[in-house]
Amino acid sequence: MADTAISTEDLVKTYGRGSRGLAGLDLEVRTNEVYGYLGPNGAGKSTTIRILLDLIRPTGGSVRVLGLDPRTDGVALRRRVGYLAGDFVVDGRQTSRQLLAYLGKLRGGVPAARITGLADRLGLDLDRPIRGLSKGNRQKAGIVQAFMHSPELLVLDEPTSGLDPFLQQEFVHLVQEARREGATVFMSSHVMSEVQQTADRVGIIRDGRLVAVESVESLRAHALRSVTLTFDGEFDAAVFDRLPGFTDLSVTGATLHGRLSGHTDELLKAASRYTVLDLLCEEPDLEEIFFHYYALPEAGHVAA
Ligand SMILES: Nc1ncnc2c1ncn2[C@@H]1O[C@H](COP(=O)(O)OP(=O)(O)OP(=O)(O)O)[C@@H](O)[C@H]1O
Repeated sequence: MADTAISTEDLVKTYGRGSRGLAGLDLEVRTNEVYGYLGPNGAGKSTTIRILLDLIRPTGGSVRVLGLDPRTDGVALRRRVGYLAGDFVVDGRQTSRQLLAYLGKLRGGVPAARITGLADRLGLDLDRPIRGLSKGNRQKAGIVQAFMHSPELLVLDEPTSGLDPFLQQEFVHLVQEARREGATVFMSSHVMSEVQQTADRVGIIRDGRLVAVESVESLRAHALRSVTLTFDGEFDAAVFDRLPGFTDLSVTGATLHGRLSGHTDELLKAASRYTVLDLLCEEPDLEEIFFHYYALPEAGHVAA
């Protein structure tokens, strides 16, 4: 199995009148990872995804998906890829069951039990005409069609848009299962919690370029965590003020509050001089980190 599921090199997409979709995108998605593709509105996420599926053609640069060129190997790729468009639109008198059976045939056959199993998990009524479905229910049909043939690669554009939190959680389980079974998942999202729960790495795109690629683990490690220590009486705040990576200190009675980046070792050693009644160290919030990258004036770094 190849190490790379998706790669792009210097990918450029210019729409009419010089409107820039992508401005030299170098992307690498490893086989069997879940890659969260994040960025503000208009950054170029959907443009990237459409090029991967050969729904639009790039102005310049190269693309490989599962070792193939989407421009020439589209038919072969369609069976191996599960795709959910950001604007998944299907209409018509047919029911979801009929549509999914038809799409299943195109992809080489999908057992009916697989379709009903997925529909049950998402609470999709397969026997209602698609025309009358709400946006959320159409999105469920979109998720089922992307996952149903157990593809090697899932490419998902805003997959849970319009779904309630309960269904977002079920979607998280679907992604985790697909990954366990060996699939690679590339998904754009604005829902940080689902990225936090599923992604191995995230790429942050801004103005058509990647401004950061990092593992979720390392983002967490570098993120600021809010720490609250409660002591059994007086303590010397100056001891904590000197600690590297510990900032925004405030003291209320016997309670010390601050923000910590990096590991907790030095903070714990300093605290151990006193009797600690309580320690609260909050999980870093990825959302904060993303805002930090979005706010950067220039392109940041690409690591991991
Ligand atoms: N068909 C089009 N014609 C002209 N410009 C377009 C077209 N599609 C996208 N663009 C422009 O390309 C840029 C990238 O758009 P794209 O839809 O890829 O962003 P996105 O990151 O998916 O945003 P969102 O989060 O809003 O879906 C935007 O400036 C957008 O206006």
